[in-house]
Amino acid sequence: MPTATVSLPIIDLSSPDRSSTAKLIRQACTEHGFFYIVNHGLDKELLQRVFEESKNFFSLPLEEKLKYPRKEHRGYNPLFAEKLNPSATSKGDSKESFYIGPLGDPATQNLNQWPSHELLPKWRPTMESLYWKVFEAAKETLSLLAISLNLDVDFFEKIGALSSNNPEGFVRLLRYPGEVVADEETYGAYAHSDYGMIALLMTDGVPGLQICKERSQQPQVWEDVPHIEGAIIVNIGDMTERWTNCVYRSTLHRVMPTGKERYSVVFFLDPNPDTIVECLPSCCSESSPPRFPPIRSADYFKERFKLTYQEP
Ligand SMILES: O=C(O)CCC(=O)C(=O)O
Ligand SMILES: [Fe+2]
Repeated sequence: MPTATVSLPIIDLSSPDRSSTAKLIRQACTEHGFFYIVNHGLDKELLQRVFEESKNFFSLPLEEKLKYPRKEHRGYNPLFAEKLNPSATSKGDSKESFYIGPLGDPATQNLNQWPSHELLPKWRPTMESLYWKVFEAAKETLSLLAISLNLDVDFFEKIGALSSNNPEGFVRLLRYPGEVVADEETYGAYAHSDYGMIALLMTDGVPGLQICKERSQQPQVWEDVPHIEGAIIVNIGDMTERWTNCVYRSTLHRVMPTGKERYSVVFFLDPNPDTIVECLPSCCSESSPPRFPPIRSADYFKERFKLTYQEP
């Protein structure tokens, strides 16, 4: 059966009518857990440079890339190193990636690994610009999300989940090789949900991303998410699903190999590690009690990463 294409709402971040925009976000988050944003402040030239630098890094010889092995969720992950579905018997995801961690905190920013300046002189300034620009877009999206839940616009700042000069934001650069053929065992990225608050996804336009809105329905129905030039794809993560008692959905998604090389860049905005994530009072009632107990964000991530990377 051919895969259907999903039509997701497009949210204009520059619209002055924030309450109408928030309503659209609410609808998008309850129906799909995914939407597009436009007028997000990231210009085309910056994104072009990011994809160019990403390509430059992944084109380096493997032994050079392995000089920056992933530590503390920063650095390089070779092909098949990550297993987004720990229960699957497959060998791992057919992708390589590079993570950049929080840049705002002097105590932890040194954990980041930067490819050699001699080899890639423009890498670091390009990725730093990306980090702060995409964070601004994510912050604006999160404000609208707060409004959409009838919360104060700065709710996430107020509860300590978000800090403007030291966000818990991670950039992940991804490369899916073209030569891997889809079979039952090998995916670009196996079906998963993202763990944090929201994720912003930019791709080079090569298809592959699919979502499954009803994870427990069998057989699962997958829909293609088309690329829209200039738009960023946003999705809800598990922490927001827990805050909203599943009113907003952390939707299952995956990347299918299409026989074509594919590059993407994701920005994960997570709650600050000490944030206690618990059901919002407006999202539960006697007839709909909280589905999850309160959890410290860092504890949730630790548990999930342990499974994804088979960490002790
Ligand atoms: O590359 C993509 O399109 C999606 C990547 C993704 O879902 C992830 O890294 O969590
Ligand atoms: Fe994801």
